[in-house]
Amino acid sequence: MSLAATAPVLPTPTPAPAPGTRGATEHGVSPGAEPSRPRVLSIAGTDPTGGAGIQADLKAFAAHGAYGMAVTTALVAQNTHGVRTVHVPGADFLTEQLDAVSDDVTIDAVKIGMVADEPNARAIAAWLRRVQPPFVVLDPVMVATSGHRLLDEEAEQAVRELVALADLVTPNLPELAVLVGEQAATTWPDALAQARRLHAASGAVVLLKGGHLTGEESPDALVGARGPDDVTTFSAPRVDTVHTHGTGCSLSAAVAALRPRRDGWESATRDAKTWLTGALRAGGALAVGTGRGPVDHLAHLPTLGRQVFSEEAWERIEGWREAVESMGFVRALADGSLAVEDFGFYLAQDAAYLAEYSRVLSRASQLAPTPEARQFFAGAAVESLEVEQALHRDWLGEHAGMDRGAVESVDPSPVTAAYTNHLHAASNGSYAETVAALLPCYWLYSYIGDVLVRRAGDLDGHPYARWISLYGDPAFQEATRTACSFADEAARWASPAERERMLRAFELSSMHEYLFFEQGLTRPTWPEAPVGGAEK
Ligand SMILES: Nc1ncnc2c1ncn2[C@@H]1O[C@H](COP(=O)(O)OP(=O)(O)O)[C@@H](O)[C@H]1O
Ligand SMILES: Cc1ncc(COP(=O)(O)O)c(N)n1
Repeated sequence: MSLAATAPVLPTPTPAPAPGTRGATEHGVSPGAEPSRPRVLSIAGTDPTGGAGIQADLKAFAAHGAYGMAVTTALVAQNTHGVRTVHVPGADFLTEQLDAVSDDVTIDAVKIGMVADEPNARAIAAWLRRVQPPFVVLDPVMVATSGHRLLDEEAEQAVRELVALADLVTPNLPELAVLVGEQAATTWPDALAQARRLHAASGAVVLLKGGHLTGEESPDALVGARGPDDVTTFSAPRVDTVHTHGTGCSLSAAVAALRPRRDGWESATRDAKTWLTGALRAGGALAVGTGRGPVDHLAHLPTLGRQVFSEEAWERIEGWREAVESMGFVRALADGSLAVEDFGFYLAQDAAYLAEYSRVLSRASQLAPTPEARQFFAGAAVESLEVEQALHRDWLGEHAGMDRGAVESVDPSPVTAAYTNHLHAASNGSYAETVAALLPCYWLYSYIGDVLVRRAGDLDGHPYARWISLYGDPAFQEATRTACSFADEAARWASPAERERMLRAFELSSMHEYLFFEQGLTRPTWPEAPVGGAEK
């Protein structure tokens, strides 16, 4: 069958809308300015279980940062096992929905899915000719993977005519066969040859989908994107899953959402395909339905909507928090009974710790994704060397007779070294892990500051008054809140595995904080090297 013979001649473009109607007065955008997101319309059927049709399209649009709109061709009672009933409200009502959108909203791209019947197909064709959206993607949905028809047989010809009005058509192998009026291809080269024939006959670029083939790969190919003989193949590993419900809908919707911001179909398809492979991998974990479940459209945003990182982290260290609060060192510091030598040991170790902590803060600044975070961590690195260490030096000079050189050459104890080694190890990972590891030093100190201020009461004449008020300083509390907000921001984009690494780094730093306080009373030293040569 020659499609050229059946393809309608493209009509002349409709004139621009009159002032006061669509496009002329869109809210919030000054004339000529780009809207913040592409406005993309799905014309398709429904899937109440949310895996295919309009519901899948809207999710795929949102996943790609587009503003989604939807016009319903058919209401479909279906689930992950298959289609039960189809109700078609009719072509007149379809046209009313389409006009309601296009009379008001500028449409940047359209994705057409299930058309259902011939009157619907004709109504969509007439609307496309009138409105002429800039990008039209047609997924020629005919039969659901469950085997149920989603398009009347008589409507096949009308869908062929829609192909000629589309810029991109995305058939699977059986749909391609119907569109060219041939037997379904069973090999990839045969399918490509059919796709070339469809492109030649219709003028539409063809995105051929290879999901119905078998083999290690699930290839797709763009045919005719840059010329009649141009074929670009996109390979992806075949995901071993039964949860492929709605993959075709989701792919075509993603391409439609991306296309207005890309210079061609190739870049939009490449990114959509990569995203879909991730969505397929994550589909099973959704646990939606007992049949062929949907893909996870939001697989790339795994932690959005989860508990705020700092809240979860704080809950995880409840045990360490309570232990720090009730430990002998902190109690003695609060009531002023702490021996000067114990506090001196602790402070000298703290100076050694701060020298390394400052290096890890610099590393966080280097890795930070925003200027604000870079500045915060760089400032904190300087502060911990200059300001805090100076306070340590003053106290140690006055009470322990240590000069600057002596403070700067303090050997880190095994406890101090274990803590700073942990921080350095975390800073060999991602920015998110580094910030999570740095956080307890801020947070537990300001927390203990509060506890100390409350417990010590009137600080007049208290031997550690200066230190206690330093821990409780509002500026320090503010810095803690800022560090928390950077950790939360980093966690928002972390994968589940990376978030778990962040939590672990936070937990370990909290444990090291406990041990660090404790060493004020235990004063751990490195063991002497065993004497060699002794007979066993
Ligand atoms: N098991 C799978 N692993 C990876 N990609 C797949 C898998 N099944 C389908 N796909 C991809 O999903 C998209 C839809 O393909 P296909 O199943 O051929 O279309 P439809 O859903 O319209 O029947 C294509 O990009 C295809 O390559
Ligand atoms: C409304 C609607 N549109 C399209 C499909 C095809 O999806 P699949 O082939 O994955 O079943 C569907 N099942 N329902």
